[in-house]
Amino acid sequence: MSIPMPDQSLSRREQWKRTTQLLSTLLRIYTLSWKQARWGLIGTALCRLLLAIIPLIHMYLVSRLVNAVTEVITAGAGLKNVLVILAIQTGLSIGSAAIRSLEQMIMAALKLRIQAHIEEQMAAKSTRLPLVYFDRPDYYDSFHRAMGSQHSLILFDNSFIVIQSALTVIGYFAVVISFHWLLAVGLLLFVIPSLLVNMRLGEQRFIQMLNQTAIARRVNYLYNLLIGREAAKEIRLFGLSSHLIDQWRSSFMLNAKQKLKLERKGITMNWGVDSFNSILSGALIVGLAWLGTKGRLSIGQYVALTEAFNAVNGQLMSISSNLTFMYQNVLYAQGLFTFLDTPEEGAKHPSDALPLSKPLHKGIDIRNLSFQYPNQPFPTLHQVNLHIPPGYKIAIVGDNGAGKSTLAKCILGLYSASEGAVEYDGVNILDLEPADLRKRVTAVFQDFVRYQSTVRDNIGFGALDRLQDNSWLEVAASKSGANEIIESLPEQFDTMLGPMFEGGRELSQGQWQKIAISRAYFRDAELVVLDEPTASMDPMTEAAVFENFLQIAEGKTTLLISHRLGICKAVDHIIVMKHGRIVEQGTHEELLRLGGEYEQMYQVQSKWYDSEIVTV
Ligand SMILES: Nc1ncnc2c1ncn2[C@@H]1O[C@H](COP(=O)(O)OP(=O)(O)OP(=O)(O)O)[C@@H](O)[C@H]1O
Repeated sequence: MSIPMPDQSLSRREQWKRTTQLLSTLLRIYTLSWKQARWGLIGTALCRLLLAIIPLIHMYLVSRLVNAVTEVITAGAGLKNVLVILAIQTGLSIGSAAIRSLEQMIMAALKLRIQAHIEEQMAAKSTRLPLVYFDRPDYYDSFHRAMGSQHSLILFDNSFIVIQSALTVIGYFAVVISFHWLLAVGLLLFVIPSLLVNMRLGEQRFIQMLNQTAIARRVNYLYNLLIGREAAKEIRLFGLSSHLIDQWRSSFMLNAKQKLKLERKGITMNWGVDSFNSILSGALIVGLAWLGTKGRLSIGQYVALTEAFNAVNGQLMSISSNLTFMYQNVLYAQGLFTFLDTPEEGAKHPSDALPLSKPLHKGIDIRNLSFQYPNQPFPTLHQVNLHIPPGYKIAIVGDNGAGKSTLAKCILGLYSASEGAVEYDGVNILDLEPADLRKRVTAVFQDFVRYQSTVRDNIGFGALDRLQDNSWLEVAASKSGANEIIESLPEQFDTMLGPMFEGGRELSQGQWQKIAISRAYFRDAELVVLDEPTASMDPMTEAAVFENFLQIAEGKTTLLISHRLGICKAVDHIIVMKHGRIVEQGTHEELLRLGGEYEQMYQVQSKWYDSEIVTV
């Protein structure tokens, strides 16, 4: 996920490579813009072409006007010519303003369209990337850079300005060169220092952005923590506000100081360039006066050329600043494209995927499965082997951090094995079409999502094709016990949940959990994974949910992760995990007889409840 860094110490060959990389990025930006908004681009290009010609006509008119006024004053000619030229000039100004407005309107629409396209691409890309990316800091750095680079794709505006200004300048040059070639060379000198200085600055800003990404993310994280809901309770309870604000300020200032240093450097360098240009401008005017003394200029021509110099100066500055902007943005766009090009490992093309029999015949096999998180020094799962026959109910128990959830996520195909394999009916999970697999599995995780949306969405997201089917929604809700909550809500399935939007009803943790379980049931999948689904429920509800769960899980393959061992009596098989390995397995009675880890855990829990834990 790294972006090529601009570096002055590159060899010729490397510099050439970098230049071609920049050009291909530029080409990609244009291609993308063309595909998204070709008519808008054509319209803008036409407007810019007209705007490029208008200053030249204006220059010609100024020259004619000054000569006509001179004739009125010196030879007593009538005002007719003067008035006609003035009328044309006024018309030209009105026309030029109208073209500019039209171009702005088209541009506003174009920008929105391209912005929408890029944001959609980024969101879609994030959802396609393997889950493991979300455990990698470099993914967040890359995403952060890409987010900051979204506007870098709107370059066509600047390209058009450059072309428009270049056309105007070429026109002026053609006129100026006919008086003296030195004047044209002088004009050209306006642009070179400014271009070099600003491209260098653009490069340095870009490198700074790359280097500051990690701290900028920390600044955002701390700020969102301070203003968000997630930490609001604890910030107040533990009095964390000043401490977190101090942390935020010091990170913010670290980046701000570096930015300020670079800005100061930029301002000073640009002051130098401006001074050079002022001197050059004076020298050119002297050159014009000299031509006048040689009788090679009329007054009208002198006035028009002086005006042309100022105009050309402005146009060249505009070319320089737009080229600089484009250069800097092409560098930034590389960040965006790097993110969009991130390989989607494990994603199978439907035509390469193997089919999955329905229902499963042999079940699920986990063979020598090891898994290591990218930010962990050691594997979390070691050489796990397990056979899950179809329709079996398996409970996974073990200490905190034993690897239970990780194993479940590997079985669901959310994480790919570092070694070994997960097989569905003998087919490696990596050879299945991900969408096909998803239809066959469902899960409730410990950190389930509370969608700030309607009850319908919160349950219906489990199977979008049945989102509007109230009878299915009712069945799913009654299986988790969420039906009673929903009946008490003002608009039942269409009630907004959560406090973030107007009219939203907040639920308790346990009520949210029931809604999440309904969502998992709503999918009607063959494999159901429940990762501590009842942690926030009261004991009565928990018993009822388990009872329901076992009923509806009849015939389905079920993986249940729970610290409450009472449920284990009712499952077909229990596996006990420790330090990422399966250390014991068997039925409840077998494991009690074994007198190992399971028996110890069970004794500890039995003491707490002083009797049977759960009655199912
Ligand atoms: N996203 C992650 N990135 C890096 N390491 C992780 C991640 N999730 C879990 N781990 C590590 O993997 C180990 C196993 O975690 P896992 O969540 O699978 O355990 P668990 O048995 O489900 O624990 P618990 O009972 O507390 O839910 C832990 O030591 C944890 O530090």
